[in-house]
Amino acid sequence: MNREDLNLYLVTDKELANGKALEDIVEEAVKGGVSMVQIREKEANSKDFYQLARTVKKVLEKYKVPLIINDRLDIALAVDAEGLHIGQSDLPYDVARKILGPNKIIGLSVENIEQAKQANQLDVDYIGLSPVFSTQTKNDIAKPLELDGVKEIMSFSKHPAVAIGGINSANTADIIKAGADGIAVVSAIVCAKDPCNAAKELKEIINKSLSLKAIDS
Ligand SMILES: Cc1ncc(COP(=O)(O)OP(=O)(O)O)c(N)n1
Ligand SMILES: Cc1nc(C(=O)O)sc1CCOP(=O)(O)O
Ligand SMILES: [Mg+2]
Repeated sequence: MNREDLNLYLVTDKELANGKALEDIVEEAVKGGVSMVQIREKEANSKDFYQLARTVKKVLEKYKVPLIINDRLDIALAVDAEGLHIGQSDLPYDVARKILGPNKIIGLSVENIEQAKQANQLDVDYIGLSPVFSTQTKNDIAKPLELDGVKEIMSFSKHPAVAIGGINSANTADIIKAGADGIAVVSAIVCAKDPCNAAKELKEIINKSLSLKAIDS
């Protein structure tokens, strides 16, 4: 995985797609600059999840954008996804790595400083800073890290990191400035009238913020 793959990370939620085909939203978003896609479908049964993942994988292959599966190691294996995202209550990292092997991407959510320190002991490919702000999209979120939490974790984490939760065009620049490598969004793209334009707008802010960070360092 390249660090840049985390710049603009789309996480799906079919429930929020307003009847639009998720694969169409994904393709439009990728055209607008999305660099990684996670299929996260909490309500889908195994068959629907698998079929959606296969369909989205075909789209992403055209653009060489990595596909990550949320929670479900079996689906990641079944569709030969590029990776798996796990949280603190999901399958343990070591088990996932043993089964997926060294070449797949594994992302791990960290919800506080202690978990970020523990993640430094693991060879995860990236961490998800969960959540940076509060959000309506997920019910069971931890206490938001806010920008200070992002700054603190990025001061010692050895892993690339993507922030998630309540992110939109108004707060993206601050998150990149705080040290994250990128942002992961659901509603800012899935609920947008024009997912391509929504992604473009976010990507421009990210690129600008990353250039400013490079000049400062
Ligand atoms: C990029 C990214 N970061 C964090 C999460 C949250 O994962 P988790 O804590 O396992 O919660 P669920 O998404 O499974 O509800 C994520 N999915 N992606
Ligand atoms: C999938 C997910 N995980 C979170 C976490 O904190 O672990 S917050 C979240 C949903 C993010 O949606 P939105 O971009 O619409 O706020
Ligand atoms: Mg999970």
